[in-house]
Amino acid sequence: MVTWKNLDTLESYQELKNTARVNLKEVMSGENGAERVKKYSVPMAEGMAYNYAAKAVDDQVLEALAKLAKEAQLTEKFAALYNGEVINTGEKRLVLHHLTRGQLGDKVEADGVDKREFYLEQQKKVTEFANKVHAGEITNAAGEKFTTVVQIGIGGSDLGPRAMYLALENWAKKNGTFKMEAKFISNVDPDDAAAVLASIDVAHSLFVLVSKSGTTLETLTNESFVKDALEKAGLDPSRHMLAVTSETSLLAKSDDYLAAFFMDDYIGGRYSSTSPVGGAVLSLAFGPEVFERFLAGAAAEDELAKKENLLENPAMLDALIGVYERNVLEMGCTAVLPYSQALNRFPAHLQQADMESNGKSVNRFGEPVNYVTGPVLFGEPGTNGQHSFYQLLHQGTNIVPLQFVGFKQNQCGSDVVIQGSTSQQKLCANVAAQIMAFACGKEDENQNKYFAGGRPSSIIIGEQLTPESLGALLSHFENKIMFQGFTWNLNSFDQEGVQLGKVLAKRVLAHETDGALKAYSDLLNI
Ligand SMILES: O=P(O)(O)OC[C@H]1O[C@](O)(CO)[C@@H](O)[C@@H]1O
Repeated sequence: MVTWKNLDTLESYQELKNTARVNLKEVMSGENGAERVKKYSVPMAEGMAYNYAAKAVDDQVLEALAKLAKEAQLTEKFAALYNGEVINTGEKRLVLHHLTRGQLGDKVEADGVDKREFYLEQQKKVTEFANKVHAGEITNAAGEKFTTVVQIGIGGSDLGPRAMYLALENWAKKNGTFKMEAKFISNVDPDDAAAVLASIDVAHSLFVLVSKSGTTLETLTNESFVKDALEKAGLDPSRHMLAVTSETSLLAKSDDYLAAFFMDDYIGGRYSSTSPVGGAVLSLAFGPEVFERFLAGAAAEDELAKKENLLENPAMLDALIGVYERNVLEMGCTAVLPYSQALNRFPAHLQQADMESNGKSVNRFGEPVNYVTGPVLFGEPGTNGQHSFYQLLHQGTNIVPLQFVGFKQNQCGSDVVIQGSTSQQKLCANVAAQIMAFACGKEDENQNKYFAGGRPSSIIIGEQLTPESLGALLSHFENKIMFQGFTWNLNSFDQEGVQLGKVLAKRVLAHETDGALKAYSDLLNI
């Protein structure tokens, strides 16, 4: 039996607040620092590791965090979630995205079916469909093979799948599994759809309409935009479009699609990359086997999230260090900085995953909380970010905890030695240098050139970004967000904060406005 309590009512939280602050600059200097780098590391799945040597923690803080994990019943709450309790209290729903990639606990029955079986059945349908498209058994009306897949969706129906596609595009090309180019249309800005349509051969394109609710204004508008383009090209839209939606949505009942694949209300949009929301586009683009490898990586990392020992559970540890930084050290932001160009859109996906989940001021019972919750999250790949916002990270007045991600090998295999090192070595050298520069800073009489240091970071290090390690990385962050939500006593699985803007936009379009909203409408010529 789990009990849901606010963070500030937990004894271990008070204890954590009373622990001595760690002087990061001191502990990371000299041989001490070298020891920490070896010691403060937790294995992740797929040979990766979460290294937290450069976080402002020591054994006392870690002990206090372990007590907090226990008192907040994080392991039990995770078990309650994957065993099918109603964790999404706001919407009275189960939270089952883990089941799309494995069975972590009991059989979960809902809506009269075994949910793992349901997700497997949908994945099988996607696999069969993708195989037929690749084999030329499903073709356009002229009997020609489809060469391009275009996902139409927004938020969770876009960001995760898009980030995952970009993460594996070059890997798939290098490894001979690249089947179809994928494009994405998300914004209701007509220039988005127009630019994608202008860049493809519509006659040989399949469009995957993805909307769990089937009601999202942007997605339905873009669907019409695409249908219109297909009709103008003399093509029958129903031969070119498939749908990924929930069985209860209106889209599921339509005959306008070549095929329909289902998720359900128990898979939040931002947690849907491992459902057909990501599965359809990724299986079409890279082949179902690659998608299955991605799922296997996520499942292996999920298993680690079940571990009770905080020091063996990378997602829980990452989550609690984040809570310590947010609530005790009072740091308001966090940056995710992958030193991997393929993870270009990964921070954008995490922005939604994290901020839509934990950007809340009321607890899971709808009562205001008296402490800060989810941080502002942003990020860019390194080294690009170094030539952009790192100035503020090094010398600004805010201390922003950082999460680096790096790989020993690149994906494409091609590299060049310039001035004694490869590009990959230069990339890795930069991330190591940054960690130390942030932690230890630099003395200088000239204050303009002085670096205070004491800026905490962690790094996830992997061998190479592959389908498996990508799955593990995704699972790590999803579970981190979940554990933070549990610790803050939030419902991380609804998103009421996005509703008001939608309602007001509808009013503007219906010309039902007055006051300042009308004035803005007039200014924008609506
Ligand atoms: O898949 P749907 O139902 O179109 O929703 C898209 C996105 O819109 C949101 O509901 C926010 O408006 C997200 O949570 C979701 O990922």
